[in-house]
Amino acid sequence: MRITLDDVTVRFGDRTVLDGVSLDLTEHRVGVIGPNGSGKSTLARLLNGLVTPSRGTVRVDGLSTAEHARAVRRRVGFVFQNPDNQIVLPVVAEDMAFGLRNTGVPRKEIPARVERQLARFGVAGLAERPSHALSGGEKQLVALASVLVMEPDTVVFDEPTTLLDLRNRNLIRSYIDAMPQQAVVVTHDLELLCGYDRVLVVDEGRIVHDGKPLTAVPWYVEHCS
Ligand SMILES: Nc1ncnc2c1ncn2[C@@H]1O[C@H](COP(=O)(O)OP(=O)(O)OP(=O)(O)O)[C@@H](O)[C@H]1O
Repeated sequence: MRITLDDVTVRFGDRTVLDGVSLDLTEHRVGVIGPNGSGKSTLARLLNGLVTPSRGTVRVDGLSTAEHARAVRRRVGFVFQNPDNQIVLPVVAEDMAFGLRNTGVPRKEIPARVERQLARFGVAGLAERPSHALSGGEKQLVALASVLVMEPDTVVFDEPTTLLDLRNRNLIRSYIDAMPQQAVVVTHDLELLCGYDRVLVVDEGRIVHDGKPLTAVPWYVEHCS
């Protein structure tokens, strides 16, 4: 999957949150790091059309996110930082099945697919539970599962481990490391980025460093802490 940003600026009111960003993302594992409020989530949201540019274009395999939002969202899944933004239906399994219903997956295969994905995260027991009554970490795991069950070509993760205990954080880290799809991961958890192909450092709406984790992480620690 190739995601290209061509001179992208994002403004909210009179605030410029991303400023003239150009990128060509083809790598299997891309990390995005930077200080609070630097524009990381906004950059992540651009990649599947949740945010569209005020100027410039974002293309996913050649499709403009502004013009082809539905097609882009099928290709690029997005895991929200706050799982409450992700989970819409009152029962976990129903919520996960909801997205699959419009994707051409045969109806009778849906429950097994949902169960398999929950089992991968060790939470198959949550399938029939009310989603509003899950703990924060359980919600985060269900939110991850509900995006991954759709099998998008690329998954954008916005701080996927913030609510997780050490064991589940390691589980998700291993899962992301092993998954066959392209992943773009926004995180403050610098260890997640070990072995990534590329790490972007964002500061004040610009890409201030772009390299391998071995150079990007120390650069970030030195310049942004
Ligand atoms: N919808 C919006 N309307 C107005 N301002 C916004 C909106 N979304 C983001 N911002 C502002 O844009 C800036 C960048 O936000 P963004 O969420 O991209 O930062 P971030 O790098 O992900 O931060 P953090 O590490 O704290 O999650 C912030 O100052 C934020 O307040």
